[in-house]
Amino acid sequence: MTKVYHTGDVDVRALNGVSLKLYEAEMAVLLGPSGSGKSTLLNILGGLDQATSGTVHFRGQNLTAFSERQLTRYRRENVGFVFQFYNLIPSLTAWENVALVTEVAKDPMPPDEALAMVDLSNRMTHFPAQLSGGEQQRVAIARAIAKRPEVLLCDEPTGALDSKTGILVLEALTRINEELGTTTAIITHNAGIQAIAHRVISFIDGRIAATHENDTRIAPAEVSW
Ligand SMILES: Nc1ncnc2c1ncn2[C@@H]1O[C@H](COP(=O)(O)OP(=O)(O)OP(=O)(O)O)[C@@H](O)[C@H]1O
Repeated sequence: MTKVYHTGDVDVRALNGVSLKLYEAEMAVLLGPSGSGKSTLLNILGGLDQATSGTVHFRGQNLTAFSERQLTRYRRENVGFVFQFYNLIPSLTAWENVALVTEVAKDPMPPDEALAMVDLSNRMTHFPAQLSGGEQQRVAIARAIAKRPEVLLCDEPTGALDSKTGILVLEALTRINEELGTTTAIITHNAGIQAIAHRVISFIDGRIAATHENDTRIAPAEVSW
């Protein structure tokens, strides 16, 4: 796959011949310097952006041939997104932020269950301003998984967090991956996080420079920040 952004007279080749398979129920960490194309790839995998050339398949379906309507359905039913900033609605409680999504999903988990998975059963009636950064991110994760997506795409989910709260977020992601079998891709700048993954995919200049399978993984609590 390639992705070229045209801005003014300048062409930026954000992805330059990337070929990658993500396997069902795997946890993959995408590492690489700033500007190496990680977010671009994640956005294309999630149906938020389109490749310039090449194809993307999800369980045998060619996403690249999808109409806008089919893409919207794919995003809504199959993909959960988690970003560096939590994008919660400030006037809604944690429970309500999750419920907003479960109202439009086909077979959602009850918001209570999604919040319990991220260990926030005791914060359901709090508003975002009454939650720490790590807690807000866990609400965002509960919101992303409440529709039971097959794929969870996380772009710098711990980027704005200190090590202690970041570890709680990684614990939530690991638990979801193990208990729900959700295929999970995590972009990070923090090389320490790669040891929690099944597989590490390293990017340089819009290309995959290396992939590495971890024979042994460490628990999030052991990640050195
Ligand atoms: N919408 C856009 N329009 C123009 N250029 C873009 C756009 N999005 C990304 N780029 C460029 O594409 C390249 C890859 O960006 P991308 O965000 O995918 O990298 P990244 O590895 O995720 O970086 P970071 O870790 O800093 O988020 C960069 O040079 C960036 O400036």
